Amino acid sequence: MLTASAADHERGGEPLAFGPLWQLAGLTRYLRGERRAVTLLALLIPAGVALQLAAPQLLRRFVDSTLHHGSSAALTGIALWYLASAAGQMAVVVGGDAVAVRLAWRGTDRLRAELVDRCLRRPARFYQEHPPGELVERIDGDVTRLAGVMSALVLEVLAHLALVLGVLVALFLFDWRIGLVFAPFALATVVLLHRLAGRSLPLVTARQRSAADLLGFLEERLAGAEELRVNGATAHTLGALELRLADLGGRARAAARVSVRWPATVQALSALSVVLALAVSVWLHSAGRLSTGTAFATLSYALLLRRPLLTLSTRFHDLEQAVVSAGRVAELLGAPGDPGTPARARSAPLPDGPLGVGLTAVSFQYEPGEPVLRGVSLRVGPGERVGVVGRTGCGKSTLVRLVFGLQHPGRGSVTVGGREVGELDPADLRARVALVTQEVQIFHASLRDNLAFFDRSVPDRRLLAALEQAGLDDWRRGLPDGLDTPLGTADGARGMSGGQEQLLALARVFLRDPAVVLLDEPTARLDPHTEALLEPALERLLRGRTALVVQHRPHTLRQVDRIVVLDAGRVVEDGPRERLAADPGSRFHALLAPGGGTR
Ligand SMILES: Nc1ncnc2c1ncn2[C@@H]1O[C@H](COP(=O)(O)OP(=O)(O)OP(=O)(O)O)[C@@H](O)[C@H]1O
Repeated sequence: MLTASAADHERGGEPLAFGPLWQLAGLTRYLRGERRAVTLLALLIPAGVALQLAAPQLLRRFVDSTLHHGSSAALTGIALWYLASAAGQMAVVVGGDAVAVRLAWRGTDRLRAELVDRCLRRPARFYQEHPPGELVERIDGDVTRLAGVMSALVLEVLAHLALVLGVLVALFLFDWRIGLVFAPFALATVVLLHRLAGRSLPLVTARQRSAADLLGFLEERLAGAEELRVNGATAHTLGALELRLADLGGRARAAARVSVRWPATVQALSALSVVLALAVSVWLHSAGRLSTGTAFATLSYALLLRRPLLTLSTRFHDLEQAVVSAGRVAELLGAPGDPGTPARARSAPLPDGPLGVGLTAVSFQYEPGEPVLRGVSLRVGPGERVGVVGRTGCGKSTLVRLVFGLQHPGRGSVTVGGREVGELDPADLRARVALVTQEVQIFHASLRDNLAFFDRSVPDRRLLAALEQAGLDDWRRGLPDGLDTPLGTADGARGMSGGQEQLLALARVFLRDPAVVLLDEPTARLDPHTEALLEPALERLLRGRTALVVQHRPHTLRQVDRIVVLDAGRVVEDGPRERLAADPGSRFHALLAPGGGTR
């Protein structure tokens, strides 16, 4: 399992432990189920390494046979073996690449699916902290970078490690002194490159964070383009964009300054290895301890040692980005899940029929922040309709979110049908409790899918009945393809007015036929005329159901029997709507006065 390690990446200057590389290696768990391809790779990698190691041995025998006047048949035989080993290497490289790329894409597709699945289970707070643009960059950008190196990881890194070990063994077998010179050299190389990676990774992390921040910013501002333009905030947006671009540019330059040292270091190290091989071979050869063929082979192995280093240096930029991406992906996988699915034991399912709602001494605060609800107690009987009013920021929406299980109380208990909300199966809760807010998400999909949330088993009869109950029957009859008409904002899709969108949200609730309805200012963005059009549908929706209705404009709360007034997170008034409205001394009466709801 990957673990979050962004903090590791942020550690400035000091060389990194192998943590990020392990995270990258941890991604191989997404290759489960690819046994045949993995086995094929497991055979191809050692085969390729063996063929590479064989070539200098053949060279050695060829040179020594030539110098010792070997038969031309023997020389031809060695030459043919050499050609065969070269052809074999080519076949292994091409075949191995094809298998590794396929594996990498299959693995990263699984990773993408898991990331999307995890994101869909996150609480609302997660989406406030991570705008869609940033999530898209992580789910697509980071994972694509990982796919780019996963093949390198599987094929190149493993093959190169085996090659380096094989070369060291072969050199030791030639002469222990050659082996003794190269072993510390190989070790020093690994340590040096590791230190270099340790310096550059925090800088690359910072650059990628800045890039994701820029994407998030662009996504938010482009989504709100209309509002920015109408309210004259375009210039400010451009200014903020300039600051972000400057930040990204600075971080990219800092990362590039360190990254550029890598290829230079590798070139210097590989040149040094060739010089070392030459020096040791000449010395041993002149002392009569090494045949000319073995000296050639030693040089050949030294040149072979350059290959992993040079490949790593050309792939370093990708590898560097991939290590950082692996950290960011791990962060996303490790983010806390939906608090609606705690590990506590689940209670029995909700009983059939009408359900009551209860809050007992509930206190709640967002992190970080002041307490929003302070010791709120409230009983809503089955079938009772309660309006929740109070000034801006007094905690009305928070109360409703607690009943819907989107937040969990710091203290006290919230129950639906007598069961603790936090202990209910979220699917059970969602089936019996519906929340309608002013935000209605219309998907680029058919009316049918928008209504039933892609559940194709719902019969048309029920869909049509829900549309009729919501008052959308006439609108639906006017659609060119009825329930199959595409909705949304894309080309060819049917656009909807704000009022129609809200009615569609109500139709979704009619379809589910819940016992409890939570309305959080569903009409707040509508003009009074459109709001009036919605009223009959709202009235039908609340009939016979338990309801909590949050309303900023208390005079529109005609459907409720009882009013609860909140002030600074406390219940300060609770009574029948008619009585409170008629009582000039009541808080509700004061809120009904012109401007009272917004003071
Ligand atoms: N996700 C959040 N993170 C931190 N603080 C929050 C969050 N949501 C709301 N708050 C704060 O909690 C307090 C209560 O917010 P809430 O939305 O419940 O009030 P409200 O009575 O519904 O307000 P309004 O009538 O304006 O919709 C406010 O001070 C708000 O700033």
